[in-house]
Amino acid sequence: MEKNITSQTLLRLPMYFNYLMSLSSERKKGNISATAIAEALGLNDVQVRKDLASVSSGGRPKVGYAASELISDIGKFLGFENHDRVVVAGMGNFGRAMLEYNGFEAYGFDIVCGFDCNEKRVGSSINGKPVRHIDELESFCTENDIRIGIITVPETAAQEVCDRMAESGIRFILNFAAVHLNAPKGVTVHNENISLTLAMLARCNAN
Ligand SMILES: NC(=O)c1ccc[n+]([C@@H]2O[C@H](COP(=O)([O-])OP(=O)(O)OC[C@H]3O[C@@H](n4cnc5c(N)ncnc54)[C@H](O)[C@@H]3O)[C@@H](O)[C@H]2O)c1
Repeated sequence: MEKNITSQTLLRLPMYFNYLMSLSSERKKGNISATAIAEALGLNDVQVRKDLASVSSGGRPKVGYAASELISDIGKFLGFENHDRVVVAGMGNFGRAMLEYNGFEAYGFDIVCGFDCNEKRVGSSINGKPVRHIDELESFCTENDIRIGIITVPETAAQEVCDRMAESGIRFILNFAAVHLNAPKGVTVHNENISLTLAMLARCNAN
């Protein structure tokens, strides 16, 4: 069923997933048609029907899909059900918000621990998740086989934390500090510079 999937379908699947996840819990218990999804997202319904049929066999004529089953099928296809454990370094305003947010789980990411160097923050817990000293990063990541780290420390500390994450076995880093990071081979860094994104957005020509 999945073998003929095109890259365009692959790009649309997260949109369907996001839309279905945004439905109320009542609607998630019911059925939903490809036409309704197409209308909500402003897409061609033939295309949507084809996309969904390539990842789920649950569609019934005139009934549509059981919404929860469709969420599960798309999530499984996109790998959201293979949970990855994630750590966050920097438990200030931004880092704490990451630990408070429970929405990553639906996408297959569990933030399991925060790290900081400030003794006042170390030993606390946020949303049931512990905050440990940054010196424990390596042992924690090794013991728990952590592959993904998020950097929410000030710019001046970001490179040092990036180095420590790489030494701890982390292979994917999402960096929110507005600074370029040098990572060793085998470690992928994605920079999420919100200010830059806003500046680009504000300078886009609206159409
Ligand atoms: N707050 C936002 O909305 C926002 C938005 C976009 C980007 N950012 C970026 O995210 C980063 C964090 O922002 P913030 O507002 O949470 O800052 P913050 O000052 O509130 O928190 C930073 C935290 O990092 C900790 N820290 C400093 N050096 C460390 C180290 N070597 N190891 C471990 N922890 C260390 C500090 O003790 C502090 O708890 C910054 O680089 C900022 O530019 C923040």
